[in-house]
Amino acid sequence: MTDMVEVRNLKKVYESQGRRIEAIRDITFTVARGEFACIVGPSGAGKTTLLKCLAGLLKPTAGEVVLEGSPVTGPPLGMAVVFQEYGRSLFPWKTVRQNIDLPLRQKGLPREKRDRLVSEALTAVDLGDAGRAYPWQLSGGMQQRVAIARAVAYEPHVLLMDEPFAAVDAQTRADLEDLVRTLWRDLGITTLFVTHDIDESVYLGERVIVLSASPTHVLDDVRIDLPTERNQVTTRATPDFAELRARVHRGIQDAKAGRPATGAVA
Ligand SMILES: Nc1ncnc2c1ncn2[C@@H]1O[C@H](COP(=O)(O)OP(=O)(O)OP(=O)(O)O)[C@@H](O)[C@H]1O
Repeated sequence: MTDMVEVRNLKKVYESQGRRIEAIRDITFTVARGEFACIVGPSGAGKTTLLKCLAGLLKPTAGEVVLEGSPVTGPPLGMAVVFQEYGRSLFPWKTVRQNIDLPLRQKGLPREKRDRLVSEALTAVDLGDAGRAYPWQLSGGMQQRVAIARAVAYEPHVLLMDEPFAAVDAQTRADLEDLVRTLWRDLGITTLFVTHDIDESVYLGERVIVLSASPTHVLDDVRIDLPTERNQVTTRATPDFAELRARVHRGIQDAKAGRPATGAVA
């Protein structure tokens, strides 16, 4: 597998009004093409900061992000991002179809292709009938599915998700988790998923990267060797799942306590 995303010695220091906050000290990892990696860490660990650097929305203080061999210096064309605040990420005065269509127009795609991509994406997230609705007429979970459809229609090479299900109820969240895994499996999009939820990271990922508390570095990198087909009830009940969950949990505890990772030790 070739590397899709490379994060090399990334450092981010915020400086404002004479205050200096070292959010990220030194992060290095690579994500292979087609991989599904989750990023977890305690609150304030710099997960959002890392994601903004990946998305080209924030300039690192040192180090770099390389996407498909090219350094990221601004929002890259091959990347789509889904944020937690779906309410704010959709335009209320545009219909669902128009919301999904907008980035495709900006990409300069011809009308016919755009229509096809929008329809396919709506079907993929099971919102085939909601194209003419306005976002505010939909439930929170449906709005987040629109945001996912918009990202998928864009045909990104890399999909970044920043705690996308934090604001939806538990049942909707489980459905959306399965939707994201299905889309990843069917479309092969390299996916980076930021969450503070340990169970979610193990259930979703093929790999979980555990970040330390700020100033941040990578504390543990856990391969999730669960079967590709996952089930909300049976997968979560397996001993393998429990073991992986415990390891990531220990990593987070280490992060909070400022210890080096003891994760591999039973
Ligand atoms: N614009 C900013 N200016 C100054 N400091 C900032 C800024 N954004 C974030 N920080 C600081 O950087 C550190 C990391 O913040 P960040 O939001 O990236 O963490 P996080 O892991 O996403 O947190 P959470 O899980 O609570 O959302 C925190 O100490 C935060 O206060």
